[in-house]
Amino acid sequence: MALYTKNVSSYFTSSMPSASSWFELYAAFSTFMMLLRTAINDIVPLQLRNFITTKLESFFANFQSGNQVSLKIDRTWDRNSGKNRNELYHAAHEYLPSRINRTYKALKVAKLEDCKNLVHAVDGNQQVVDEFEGTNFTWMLDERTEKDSSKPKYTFILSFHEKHRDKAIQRYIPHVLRTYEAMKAEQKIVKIYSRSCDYWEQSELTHPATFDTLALDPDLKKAIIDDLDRFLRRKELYKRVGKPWKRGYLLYGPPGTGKSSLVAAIANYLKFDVYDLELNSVFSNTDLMRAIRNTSNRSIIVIEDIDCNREVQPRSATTEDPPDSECEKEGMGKGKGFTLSGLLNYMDGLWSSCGEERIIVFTTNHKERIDAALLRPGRMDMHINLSFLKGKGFRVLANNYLGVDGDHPLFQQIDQLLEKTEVTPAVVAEHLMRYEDPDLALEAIAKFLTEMDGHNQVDLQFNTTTTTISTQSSLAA
Ligand SMILES: Nc1ncnc2c1ncn2[C@@H]1O[C@H](COP(=O)(O)OP(=O)(O)OP(=O)(O)O)[C@@H](O)[C@H]1O
Repeated sequence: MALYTKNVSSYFTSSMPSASSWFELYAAFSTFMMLLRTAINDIVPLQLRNFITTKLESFFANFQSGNQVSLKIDRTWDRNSGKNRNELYHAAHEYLPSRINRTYKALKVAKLEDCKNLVHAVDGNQQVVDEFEGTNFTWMLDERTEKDSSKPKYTFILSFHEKHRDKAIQRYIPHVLRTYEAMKAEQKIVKIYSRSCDYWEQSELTHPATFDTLALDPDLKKAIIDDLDRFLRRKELYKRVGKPWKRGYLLYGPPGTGKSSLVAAIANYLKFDVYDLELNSVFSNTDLMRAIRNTSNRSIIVIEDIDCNREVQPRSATTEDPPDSECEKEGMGKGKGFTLSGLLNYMDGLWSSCGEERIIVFTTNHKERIDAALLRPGRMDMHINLSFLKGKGFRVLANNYLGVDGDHPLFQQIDQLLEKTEVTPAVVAEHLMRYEDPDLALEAIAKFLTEMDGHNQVDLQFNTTTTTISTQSSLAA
């Protein structure tokens, strides 16, 4: 302090303070502030310091509120064609809990049956302050229920000083979106969405299929993986040639040959979410557009059993057919319906209107019944035939179910029998499940195939106790 007093007095007594006097004054002041800060940290408890800081911040914020700018980020975005998923809302929802700082007071936490990890979300009406490049961005989740609806409406309000408008739009919001994408990739939790009314309801994709566990011809497997890798690598090329960055696969083959398992394997390989679109839940072309537009990037849209969805009848409510679902009650069933060929003709429009990094998959047990418009060159990029089990695929099942990794004396006989019979991987897998001993299991398979060969017929229901494999829930399994 003596030094400080001396310097201050010398400053006032001399008419022209020298540069060294200024420097000494600055050094003395810095030392004093450091000592003061250390003393405060030692004496004042952390909670009290945080409390004072928060109060000071909100006190000054009150003075500045006239200069505050607010952005409203609704869960959906209204377009002429209906409500579209707002990716920024979902990004904020995931990003904010990871940015808890001292002004954050409450967090909603839950453990859901179908999720491995805890899920958390920002609690309504709590402020979350996120510091980015030295600027505070304040978030608030607003929850309100409108008069004519029973469901609450959620909106994020993002506020900041008006002088940071450019920074918010050009750097901060892109940073939130980028972080969200990186978090999704890092968490590696693949989600499956199914449609409920006009919302997609999510749960975790627990289907364990991977390319390693799929009983497929190795060349076909490699061709699919190469195609997926090429697709991911080619973002710039798609842009350059003016094509939407999307890929379409048609999976066809008898029931139980692994179409749903292949979709799950692709999702687990790419870490893409799956949107399981049942056309029976779609009411009109507009509704279909809305459903597809509300899917996120890096996703797979699956339309299963496309041949069974030949025609979706108009769903206008009649007295014989009163609206029974929430959707119909809300007036969504008043569309004119659509035909499959209408859907297919619509495909090109869908491609170009639903964002990027999408894969669309149609599955069918009867390729021959599919509208020629879907099979037309250029519509689906790859037609993948999933067929009956052969020797190489059987090796994968033997490894999956019995742990037989190398060779086995019965393999040669089984290979020959598989060449002559038409049996699906699902049937063989079901058979293998019944045994623990690999030798007994392989003997039983050889016997079963010999009998099939003797009857020279496809016998998918070879045993009445065989579990029926549900195609409805096959993806979510
Ligand atoms: N190629 C395969 N590789 C490994 N397992 C398979 C394969 N195909 C079928 N399975 C087994 O059979 C079950 C049913 O297969 P999956 O549902 O994938 O067949 P699908 O072709 O989609 O049938 P559907 O046409 O009836 O929907 C799977 O859960 C899996 O256990």
